[in-house]
Amino acid sequence: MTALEVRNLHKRYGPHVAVDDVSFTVEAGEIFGIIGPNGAGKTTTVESIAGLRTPDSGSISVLGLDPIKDRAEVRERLGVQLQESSFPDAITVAEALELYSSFYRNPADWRELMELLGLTERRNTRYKALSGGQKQRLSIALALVGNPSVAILDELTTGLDPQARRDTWSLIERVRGTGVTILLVTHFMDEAERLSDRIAVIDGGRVAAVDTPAGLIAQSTAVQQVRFRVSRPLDESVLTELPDVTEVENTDGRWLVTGGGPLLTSVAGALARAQVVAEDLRIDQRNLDDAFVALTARAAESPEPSESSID
Ligand SMILES: Nc1ncnc2c1ncn2[C@@H]1O[C@H](COP(=O)(O)OP(=O)(O)OP(=O)(O)O)[C@@H](O)[C@H]1O
Repeated sequence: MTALEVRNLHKRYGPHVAVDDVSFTVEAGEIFGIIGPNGAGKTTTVESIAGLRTPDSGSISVLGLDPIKDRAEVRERLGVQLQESSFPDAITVAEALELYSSFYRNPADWRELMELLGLTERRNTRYKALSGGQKQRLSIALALVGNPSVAILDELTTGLDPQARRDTWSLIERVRGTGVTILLVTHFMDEAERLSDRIAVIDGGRVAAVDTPAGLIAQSTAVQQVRFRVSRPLDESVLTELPDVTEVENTDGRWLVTGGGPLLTSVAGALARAQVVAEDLRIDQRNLDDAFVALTARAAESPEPSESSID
C-alpha cells in the first residue's frame, strides 16, 4: 500500500527554483530517507507534504489525502518533527506531551510515549533545562503523540553526541516496529544507510536517484576491486578469463583484481577451482558517502534525471 505519493512537485521562491519536478512514492511501513546537500530542496519538499507550503504545481497524496484540501484530516494522521522546534521555556515534558495530545482525536498514550522515549525521569523538567538530546527526543515524541500513520522527521540527530545518536536510531527502529511509515530527512549518510529501506537523493531541487542504500551504492559505481594474497603461484589467466574482470595486477604475491558484477563471488570461485587458497581476501567497500558524492556530481553534469532513477 502506498502511504505517500509525490508527483512532479515544483516550488519557486521568487525567481529561485527550490523544487524542480520531484516525484517519489513511499510504501506503508517503510522508512524512506531523503538526502541531499544544503539547499537541495529537502525541507521544502517535506513541508509541502505536511501542508505547510503550497506547491506551485504537482500533486501530493498522504494516505490518499491532499495536504492542502484535506488539511484537517492530514494533520490528524501525519506527525511532523521539523528542524526548529520552539516551545515555551517553562513548559515541562509532561505538560508539553499532555497539551499536544489534546490536539488530536485519537492520540497515543502520552505516558507510554514518554517511557518509550526515555523521558519519564524528566517528566517534570522544564524545556529550557533539557539537554540537546532530551529536547530532540521530546520533539520526536510530540511528532508521534497524535498516533500518526506517517511521521516526518527532519534532521533527527543533528547536534546529538554519538551515543545519543545511536539511542535515537534504536528508538526509530522501535517506532518503525509499531507500523508507522517514516520519512526521514538527514544530512548524515550513516544515519540514512542504517535506518532507511529506500532513499531519494535530491540535488538542486531534483531527484538524482531513488533506491535502497545498497542499490544506490551499486548504482554509483560499477567498478569494484578485490585484493588477496596467495601462498603458491597462480596463473593469471585463471582471473583474466573471468567475464567480470577488467584488470589484474600481481605484486609479489599480492593480487589486485578490478572488475564489475558479482566480482568477489567470481574471483573466489575461480580460486577454488584452481585449488588456490587466498589469504586476506577482501573487497574494497564503497559506502553511501561515496555514492552520494558520485550521484550528486552526476546530477550536476546532466540537466535531466535519468529515466531509471525515477521511482
Ligand atoms: N522561504 C524561503 N524564501 C526564499 N527562499 C527559500 C525559502 N525557503 C527555502 N528557500 C531556498 O530554497 C532552496 C531549498 O531550500 P530547502 O530548505 O528546501 O533546502 P534543504 O535541502 O532542506 O536545505 P538544508 O539541508 O540546508 O536544510 C534553498 O536555496 C533555500 O535558500
